Amino acid sequence: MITTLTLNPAVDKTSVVAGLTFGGLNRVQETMQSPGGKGINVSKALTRLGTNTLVLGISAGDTGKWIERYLQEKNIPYDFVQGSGQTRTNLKVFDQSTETITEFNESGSPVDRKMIDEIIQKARQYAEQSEFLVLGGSVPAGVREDIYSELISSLKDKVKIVLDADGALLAQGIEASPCIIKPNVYELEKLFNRKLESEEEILACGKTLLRKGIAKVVISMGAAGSLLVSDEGCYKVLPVKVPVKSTVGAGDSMVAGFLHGLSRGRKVAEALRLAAACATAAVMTEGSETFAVEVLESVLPDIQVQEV
Ligand SMILES: Nc1ncnc2c1ncn2[C@@H]1O[C@H](COP(=O)(O)OP(=O)(O)OP(=O)(O)O)[C@@H](O)[C@H]1O
Ligand SMILES: O=P(O)(O)OC[C@@]1(O)O[C@H](CO)[C@@H](O)[C@@H]1O
Repeated sequence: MITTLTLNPAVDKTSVVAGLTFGGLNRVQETMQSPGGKGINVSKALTRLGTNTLVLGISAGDTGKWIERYLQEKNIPYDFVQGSGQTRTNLKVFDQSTETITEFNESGSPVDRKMIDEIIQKARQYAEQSEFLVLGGSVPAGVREDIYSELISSLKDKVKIVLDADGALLAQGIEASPCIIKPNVYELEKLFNRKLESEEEILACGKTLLRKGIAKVVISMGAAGSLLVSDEGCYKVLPVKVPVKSTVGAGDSMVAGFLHGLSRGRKVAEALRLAAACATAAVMTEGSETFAVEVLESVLPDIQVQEV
């Protein structure tokens, strides 16, 4: 089983506009709603791939209940701590003319230490039955920036930990040596506090992270593809040009594909190929809904992985 933890889930509301006008009226052509937050997206994609998963997190108010109903309908098991206020709503605006997404992520209702202790308890409870524990996304107000580092330190002997976070959460988490991380280039630049202009520079950063005890660093580069720096070699995935419907959650689908591959005993290069195929299929899917298996199968032959 692969367990995911989302401390700051969201209802992702995607609005489609023909062309985004700043400071003016935008007529929305279509609106979609889907449960989001990085861990939840990973679990949605894993379920699509046929891998058992469990969603942990904090759910609050009517929006939290809406997410719970969705997970029930999709037969995705979950065990949430009940928070106060409302689970946040994140607005994503897709501009058809440029095929780009503009995101407005709320901060999430504050959470107190008691809720965090409860969630740590749950993570500990499920760790031993899990092959991987995915820690993903931002944290709501009231949660300390060393939360992931705390979780990694206390659970990494029981379960392989995957971290997908940003800023201080990522920086501090890395110090506790998770097994796998999946930064995008922007997150890597923030981590190393400099612009990364070339593949060589990105690979060098990945190798620095490997020396800190991380076994696998999956680096997503948006339309430019992805890189893997790992204890089993370094690989790159060549970019694939596809019609873009939404890039939201592409990185989460990538994590799901990679873990699904590893959990089925695939070599890292093959797991990376599956990861990139899942991400590509996600990009071709509207809103932050996960990909359809037929789309995944149709893109898989186009994914090329090269050793670097
Ligand atoms: N415009 C695009 N065209 C083709 N593939 C894309 C595009 N954007 C993303 N991808 C695919 O999705 C993968 C992950 O994308 P990205 O680097 O944007 O992840 P991310 O920033 O973690 O996303 P998120 O946090 O929204 O999940 C890329 O490595 C690539 O395979
Ligand atoms: O605000 P965070 O927690 O950093 O990111 C949250 C989020 O943007 O990430 C997912 C895509 O990866 C979305 O489902 C969700 O809205």
